Parts: sequence; C-alpha cells; structure tokens
Amino acid sequence: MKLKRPDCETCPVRTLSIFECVDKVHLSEISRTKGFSAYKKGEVIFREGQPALGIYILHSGSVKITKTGVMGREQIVTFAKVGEIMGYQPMFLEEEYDISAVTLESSTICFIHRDKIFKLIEEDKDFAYKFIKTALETTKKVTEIVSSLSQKTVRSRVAESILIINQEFGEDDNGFIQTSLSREDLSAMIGTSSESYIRTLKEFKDDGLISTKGKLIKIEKLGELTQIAEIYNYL
Ligand SMILES: Nc1ncnc2c1ncn2[C@@H]1O[C@@H]2COP(=O)(O)O[C@H]2[C@H]1O
Repeated sequence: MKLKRPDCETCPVRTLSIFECVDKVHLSEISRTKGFSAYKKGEVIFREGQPALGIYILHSGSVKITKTGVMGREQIVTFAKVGEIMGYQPMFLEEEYDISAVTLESSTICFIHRDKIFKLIEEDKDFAYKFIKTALETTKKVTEIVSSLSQKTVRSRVAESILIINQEFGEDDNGFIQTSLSREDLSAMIGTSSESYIRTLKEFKDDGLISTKGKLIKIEKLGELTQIAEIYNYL
C-alpha cells in the first residue's frame, strides 16, 4: 500500500542508516522521488530473480532476508533492522536480486531508485564510504554464516541462532527475546528441519539453558549457550 512519504530530513530512522550524513540538497531530492509503502506480515518486498532497480530501507517493522537453496529450500541469510538497506549489492552490480525480502510483521519501507544512489555515490564521499563499509560488513557476515553452516553441528547452530535473534530483536522486560518466529523460520536460519530444531530447543530447555513461553524464548545461561554455539565439528 502506497502512503504519504515521510520527510527524510526530519526522519529519525535516517540517523540509523547510511543516509545519516547526506546533505540537505541531496536529501530533499531523495525525499521527493522515493517510494514509501506499507506491507502486511508475510508480504514479499522483493523477490530473487527480479531486476534490482533500487534499494529498500526498512522504516518500521522487521524483515527476513532469504535465499533459495538446494531443492528450493529457503535459507534465512539475515534479518534487516530499522534503518538498514536491502538489495543494494545486486543494485550496484546491475543484476537481478539474488535474495528475497519478506516482512515478519507489519512494516513500512522506503524505496530509492538506483540512479539516485549512483548520483549520491559520485557526489558524496562520506556516503560512498558508508556504502562500501556496509557492503563489506555484509560480505563478512555471509562468510561467517557459510562457515557456520558447513562446520558446526545442529546443536551448535541452534545455539548460535538463538544468540543471533537475541542480538537482532532484543529482549523484553522479562528477558524474553522480542520476536516470535515460526518454527519454519527458525530452522531456515540454520538449514535444518523444523523437527530437529524443535528437538534441540527441547534439549536446551531440559538442560536449563533456555526457557520458553509459547513461541517466546528466554536465554537462561548465556555463557553455556555461547560455548555451545562456538563448538566446531571438524568430523
Ligand atoms: N516457533 C517457535 N519459536 C520458539 N519456540 C518454539 C517454537 N515452536 C516451539 N517452540 C518451543 O520449542 C519447545 C520444544 O520443547 P517443548 O515441546 O517443551 O516446548 C516447545 C516450545 O516452547
């Protein structure tokens, strides 16, 4: 659903984004020409294979970034936080999106056409620097995910995924992680079956490492969980 565009200059989300230091002239051009839409939970923002015409910025809500793997199985590559940009690598390479973005809750999203981004990169050195830094950080994150998936046991990866969602979504006042992902989403983070994910959660509960309330998870023993997350299985 298209909505009235928020003004970039006064937008609090901008301070969390790579547009933080962009000058007034460029900001007003972006503000005037960007798209701004509302999405319901579970809606696709962009899909693998579509031409990457620009970048998306999460204005409110939360989003999972997924990639289709072997046998069409969905892998969650990462989550986007408010202020984060999505789809910028294929946009820069002028390719199709190699990932999909799907909302995890009601969300609002800004869209900036790639011509505007290329202009900013050419004319604003600070923005270009931030853009490169973000791209390299993402590459580092993806390398870590690949290494983790190929070298760690399911137990270790489940522990790691709990630490990741804790870091990404934060905790409520009672210490529960502030997201309720489906079991399919949880298992798609680590490339295992949902049965095996839930079985491992049960083991962690029995060992007192975590507690749960419905779909909410609370870390009870952070140190032990962190140790399990870092165990490498070279066999
Ligand atoms: N989608 C989910 N997100 C978080 N926890 C879940 C989800 N589905 C099931 N669980 C938890 O996994 C636990 C496995 O052990 P239990 O059956 O005791 O309780 C289960 C739930 O609390």
